[in-house]
Order: sequence, then C-alpha cells, then structure tokens
Amino acid sequence: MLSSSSRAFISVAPNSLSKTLISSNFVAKPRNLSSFSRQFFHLITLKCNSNRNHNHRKMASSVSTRASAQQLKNPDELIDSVETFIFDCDGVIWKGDSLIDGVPETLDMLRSKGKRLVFVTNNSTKSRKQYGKKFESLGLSVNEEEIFASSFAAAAYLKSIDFPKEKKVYVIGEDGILKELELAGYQHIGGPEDGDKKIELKPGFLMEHDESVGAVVVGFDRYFNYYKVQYGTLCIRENPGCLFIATNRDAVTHLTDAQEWAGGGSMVSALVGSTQQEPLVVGKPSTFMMDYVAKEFGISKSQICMVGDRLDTDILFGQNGGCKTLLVLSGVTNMEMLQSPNNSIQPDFYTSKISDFLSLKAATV
Ligand SMILES: O=C(O)COP(=O)(O)O
Repeated sequence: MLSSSSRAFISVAPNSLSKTLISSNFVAKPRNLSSFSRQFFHLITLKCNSNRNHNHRKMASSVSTRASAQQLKNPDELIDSVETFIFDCDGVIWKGDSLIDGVPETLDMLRSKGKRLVFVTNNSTKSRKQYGKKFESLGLSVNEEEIFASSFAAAAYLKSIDFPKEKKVYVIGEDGILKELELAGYQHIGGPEDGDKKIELKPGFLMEHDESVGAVVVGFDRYFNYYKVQYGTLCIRENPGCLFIATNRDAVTHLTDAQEWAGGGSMVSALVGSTQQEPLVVGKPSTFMMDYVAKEFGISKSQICMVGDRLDTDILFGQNGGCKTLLVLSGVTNMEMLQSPNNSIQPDFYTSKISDFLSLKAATV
C-alpha cells in the first residue's frame, strides 16, 4: 500500500515508468532515461531512502537483525581495514562552536597514516566555504573539497536532476543553502530575509505566491515563522510538480555545547504537517551524499568507515552505504540509548570519542 505522499510523486511520473520502478522495488537504475525520467528516478530513490529511514524508526522496537555493537578495543585494526574516514561534524568534531578534546591530534595521526578524511554534516546553515572557515577558526586544516554539508547536497541534488535554471527555489533555511544554490546557478527566494515577514489577516485575504517556484528546500532555520510555512505550503501544494526537499531531519542540534536545541527536523515536520507530503531528504541517512563522495574521490564504499554520534542519521547513513560504522558517545547518543531494546540500529563499533584512537593505541602498545 502506498502512502499518500508516494501517490503524489507517482502522479507526476509517466505511467509505464512508475509501474516499472514500483514493481522492481527501485533496486536497479534504469538506463537510457530521458532527463524527466531520470529526475523521477532520483525522486523515487531518495523518497525510498527517506521512507526506509522512517520505517526503520517505526520498526525500532522489532527484533534487531544486526549483532550488537562492539566496544572499540583495537583501533589499529579498524584504521588498517579502511582507506577513508567520513566524520560527522556536530558531536564528533565539535559541539556548537567548541572543539571536542583531542580532535586535531587524532586527525593528524590518521592523515600521517595516509587516510583520506571527509567531513559530512547535516547542518545546512553554512556553505562548504563557510565551513572551511569554521574548521580554520577551530585550528583544523581542512580543504573545502573535503567538506560535504547538506546545503551543498541540496544544490548538488538539483543539478543531478537537471532542475531547470528558469525555475526558482523557495528556501526555508539559512545562508548556507542560498550560497550553494547561487554557486550552482539557481535563482532563489525566501531565506533569512523572509524572517521578518508577518501576515496581516483581513477578511478575504489571499496570500500570493510565485508560480515559477519549482522546489522548496527546507533546512535548519533560526528565522522560521508562519509566513514561511504558508509560502512553502502554497508552492508545494499549488505549483504542479514542485519538489519538497529537506536538507535533514535531525531532531536536535547544538547551537551551543550547553544543551540540545530543536534541529532541522522540526522545521521540516511543520511542512510535512501542512502539505501531508514526505520530503526528499538529501542529507544523512539518505545515500545521496555517500554516493556523491564515493564517486567524487573514486572510493569503494567498503573501504570507508563512517564515524558519527547519531544512530538514525550517521550510523544509518554508513550502513545504507555499505560502510563500516563507528559510533562515538561524545554527542547526542549515550550508552543507554545504544543498548535500549527500542533501538535496532547497531554500529559495528562504539567508543567514547575519536581521540580514543590515540589513547587506546597507547594502551595496546
Ligand atoms: O546540526 C545538525 O542538525 C546535524 O549536524 P551533524 O550532521 O554535523 O551532526
């Protein structure tokens, strides 16, 4: 049985293609597709990934098919078994604007062993360039090309489906998304400047919206308001074929290291509520960024270890990509959550923080 949102996507697809894709369970990528069909294939694949995540969460109380995570005891064995480490940022490298202990030395050690390091974040408030500056301000030397943020993923996704340049993107989110859309050559409206807008209601008032908006991108937004919800809702519901793209659905984020703050998932859920549609998620755990990284650097996914602090984004992202996975307890997940009978997402290994790579090494010498 298809969800109402799946039906909404299928209604924009050519009938024969939709039947093929649905009956083949979306496993194989059809060849020789027209640009429109390719776009639909991408939609349905990402949709499928985001549904899988949703189902995964729903099934979290059912029997786990994976062995329980093992505590990391011999980091060298893990380090030697892969050529690339993908690090999540918030909760692994930093918390808010505070660097987590031992990170610079750990990254230096991995680089000295010839490991490729890639940094992936679901936080869309900054562009790759802006994240480059954040790494620098924390004393970490990381190239822009090694950083993959969900703001970049939103623009890269639109490029991958040949999203028409004459269409506009309505943004509910911050500067990072706007910057990445500009770099990709897309016109955008909305963003922080709609943060001050209020709706003056009077009888018969009808809010106008731009009919050339072909995609609504929703990410973490500290300037979120009712105007934006209504504007995005009108575009998705009334502009034929308008895409609903979420950079991420994280429940919480670290605006500061002192507490957990409502994350990008809260803004996305407002639009899910009003449109009754599920978004295409381009951030973790969707495989879009993983596929992009693997292709960009020509890496085999079995040669990657994904390191993250969140089970339903980072660890699932690694597992969806067929990578090794390491959970660190320096962010939003604690031992109780990992071992809870309600959690079915088990990484290969867990440890308290990434600098355990150094201290455990010292202990085993
Ligand atoms: O801040 C967020 O929402 C998530 O950020 P992360 O992917 O770097 O953990």
